[in-house]
Amino acid sequence: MPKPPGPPGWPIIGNVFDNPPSQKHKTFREWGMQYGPILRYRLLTEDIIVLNNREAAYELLEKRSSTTQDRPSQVMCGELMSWNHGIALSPAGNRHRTYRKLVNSVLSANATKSLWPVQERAARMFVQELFNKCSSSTISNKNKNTASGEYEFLELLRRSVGMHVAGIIFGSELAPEDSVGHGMTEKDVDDYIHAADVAHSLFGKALAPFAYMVDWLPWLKYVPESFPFAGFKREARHAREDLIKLTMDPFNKTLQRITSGSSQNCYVDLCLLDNPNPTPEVLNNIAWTAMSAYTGGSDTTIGVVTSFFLAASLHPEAQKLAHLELDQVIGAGRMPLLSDRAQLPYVSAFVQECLRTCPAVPVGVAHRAMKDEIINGYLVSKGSTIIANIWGILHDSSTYSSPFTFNPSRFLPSIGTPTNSNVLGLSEPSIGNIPFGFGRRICPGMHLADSGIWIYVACVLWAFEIRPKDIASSDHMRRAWDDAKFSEGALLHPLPFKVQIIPRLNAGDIQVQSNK
Ligand code: HEM
Repeated sequence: MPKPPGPPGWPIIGNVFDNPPSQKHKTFREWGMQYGPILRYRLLTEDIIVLNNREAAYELLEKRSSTTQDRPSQVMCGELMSWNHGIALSPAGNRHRTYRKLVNSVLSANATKSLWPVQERAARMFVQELFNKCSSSTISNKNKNTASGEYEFLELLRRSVGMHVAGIIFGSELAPEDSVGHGMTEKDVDDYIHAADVAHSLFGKALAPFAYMVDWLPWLKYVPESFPFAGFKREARHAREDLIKLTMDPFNKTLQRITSGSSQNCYVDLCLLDNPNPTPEVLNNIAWTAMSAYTGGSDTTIGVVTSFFLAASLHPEAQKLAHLELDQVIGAGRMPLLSDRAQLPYVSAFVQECLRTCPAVPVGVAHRAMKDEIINGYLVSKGSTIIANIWGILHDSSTYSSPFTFNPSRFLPSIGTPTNSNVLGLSEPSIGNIPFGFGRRICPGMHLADSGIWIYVACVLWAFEIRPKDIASSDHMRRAWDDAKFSEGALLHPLPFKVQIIPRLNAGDIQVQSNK
């Protein structure tokens, strides 16, 4: 049985020199056009299978998920730095099943509805902060459209999303700074956001295939730390200690708050409600899943909301349609709520198009075949790494017309006889869960991400018009979009850019609305 075709490699080392160091999603799509939707390349003895269309990804990673749900082993990142204890790199088996059960009980589509008020409050506060920042140097009056801001908003967004996701996991009502044993203070959360950023960037660096010599030669993990060439072991120890601190410190503070009788509507509290007499093992599982949810949920959400700002500024005609819909359905009297979604199909289509054109995790997280599989007449042998090129699948021209054009209308109900419609009656197939991965590894935070991103986008569009800084900067911004690249951590973030953020409503309206 032949293996899937792919770029020719060298004897022994295979395609080590072809392995794309960055922009993997684009190289994989180009290879897909040359070799077909299922292709293979080789790093030393390891087969890497890349899936470039939705049929192949569903067939191998959804339908046969019981045997493709494992993760490839990562010596540096998984074993030595201890990320195997988190959900994303945990090997298939009992521990992963237990983790998923815990997370799914709190983050299922239905259960996350109880967290909507927390997300709505976070989006309202973000709009208020954005307003204060963009207007602080320019206006003091309340006239429409006089306040304009031009600045890099990313810091504000990072803190807002960081606070919001940390709030959903550990509780959003913060303890006063001088209190001890009553949960997380604002400073604790700021420190946490910073520590998680550092841990995440080390994670990203170590996650790249064969990033460290020990990934090539696993026996090196046994060399003592004191050996002169064992710098990687000292690096791994520091990263491991930091990761354990990142996992246990906020969890212990949250436990102290709960023990002192104060409960909140958040992940840790809800897990403990479901497990009233937790064993140390259950506590440990809750701590590691909480850390995984924070690190999995913050940078991804930031990436998509950032690409929304860029898309809105580059596509004023699409933004205008969203404004029209918001004005007609919501009006100036109140901010959008998550319960308004069904009445705001264009805003929802805008969000879908941001997720399609700039999916936060463009090549997903690698799976591993646990037994030989045959797909479309090709052998995927046991132990192969399987990568779904999510970005490539969402830019497949046989599914999406003009895949590089930003066009939210493709997700509106079709008028007349569409050529490429689907069962939902949309002009083009919905992106479904594709940005969130496949099978038993599908992102457990997808419902939370979906509602979180939607409410940020809807509230920002309701309150502001977003424009490029000036005409000259449009070109730069288009490059920021086209060259959106992997940040460390295998996430897709647009390159830095600046926008003008212009309030559409009276300053007073925004103040009143966001304080509700
Ligand atoms: C735009 C937002 C997000 C995107 C695009 C995204 C995407 C993904 C993808 C592609 C995977 C890998 C799936 C696979 O292996 O097939 C994943 C896994 C994961 N995500 Fe997300 N995610 C997002 C937000 C979140 C949020 C909000 C959370 C938690 C609150 C979260 C927690 C996780 C965890 C824990 C995993 C590992 C699952 C496992 O290995 O079993 N993610 N995500």
